[in-house]
Amino acid sequence: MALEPVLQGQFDKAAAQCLSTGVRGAFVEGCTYGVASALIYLAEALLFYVGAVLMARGTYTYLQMVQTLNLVVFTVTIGSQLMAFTQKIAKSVQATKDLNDLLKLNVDSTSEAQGVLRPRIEGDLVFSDVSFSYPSRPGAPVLNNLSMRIEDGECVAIVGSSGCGKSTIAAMLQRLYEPDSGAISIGTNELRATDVQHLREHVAVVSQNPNLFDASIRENIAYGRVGDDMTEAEVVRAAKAANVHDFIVSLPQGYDTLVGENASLISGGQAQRLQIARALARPAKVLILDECTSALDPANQSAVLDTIRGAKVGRTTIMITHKLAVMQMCDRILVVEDGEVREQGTYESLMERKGVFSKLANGGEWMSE
Ligand SMILES: Nc1ncnc2c1ncn2[C@@H]1O[C@H](COP(=O)(O)OP(=O)(O)OP(=O)(O)O)[C@@H](O)[C@H]1O
Repeated sequence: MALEPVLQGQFDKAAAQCLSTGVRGAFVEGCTYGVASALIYLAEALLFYVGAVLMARGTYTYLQMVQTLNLVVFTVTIGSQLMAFTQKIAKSVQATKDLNDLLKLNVDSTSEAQGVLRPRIEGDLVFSDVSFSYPSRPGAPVLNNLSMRIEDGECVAIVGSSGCGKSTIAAMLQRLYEPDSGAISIGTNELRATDVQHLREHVAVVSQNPNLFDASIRENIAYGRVGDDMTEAEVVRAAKAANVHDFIVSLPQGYDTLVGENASLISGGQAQRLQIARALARPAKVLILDECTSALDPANQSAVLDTIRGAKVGRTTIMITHKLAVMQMCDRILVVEDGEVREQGTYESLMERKGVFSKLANGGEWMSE
């Protein structure tokens, strides 16, 4: 409720801006229309006068005068009507220009355009001396000669204090950014040599925000499969694997139920399990779960964790999390600090070590539930 006055203020400001733009637009349109109409009547009056003078002098016949009058009035009328369209024409010109600019944009970034190999995405996932800083902050390195190996089929948690670079690691695995130095590979294949579409088909990401569309549950699950249509049986198989089939069939419209804008018609836990179903509908060997339980209550979290327990079998799974319960279900925990992996091991071994991990775990930054 404390946000209400702030939001109301923002709304009032936006509405006032709309009003003043609308009033100015209406004034210009009204003036244009007035001038255009006045021009027609002025032209008629002037022509009658000049025509009458010329007829009196015998220069024009009556027929010539009427012909000239019609011609001029017709031209002025068309011109004035076009003037009334000026605003719409200006808007269309700008819209066409914007559309052309959009069409001219490269579909792939320079780095995305590189890499043509479409190998099988399997094997150990290795970061070798990876350093990286965001292009907008070249002086602030996020990863600093970071090296780590995640074995094929292993489930690891990547943890660390807020802002240490966990989501950046996930972004680099999808080639949203390239390392400044060092290399990332899966099996024997370096990511930078891999076709970006192919890579993203095989690296599924479930994020904190339910990235679902305002469409049916079926369409949201099937969206995970690029290039071909999924059969009903495949959609159901993915939903069963994600533990969400029973919930779906309990709805009156089943798989045809619309999830609403921002998945507003279903709970956070159900939305996350649909995201996982979408991920499982793809041939993804690598599953990245980026804070996917952070916004959930304990009941929803436990349902999602049950789903993940099944989903991680046979996949290399990376969990980015602030929750101790999530860390505990992983085979290994990698602790990132100052852009490198500082500690790694099981939850128990790291707690016994009393290093960075145990300090963070006992420091209250992470949630136990
Ligand atoms: N697009 C970006 N441009 C510039 N800097 C960024 C960008 N995204 C993240 N950063 C910065 O990079 C650092 C690492 O961010 P990242 O999101 O990877 O951290 P994180 O460990 O996932 O944090 P959290 O636990 O809070 O989600 C932070 O200092 C952040 O401010």
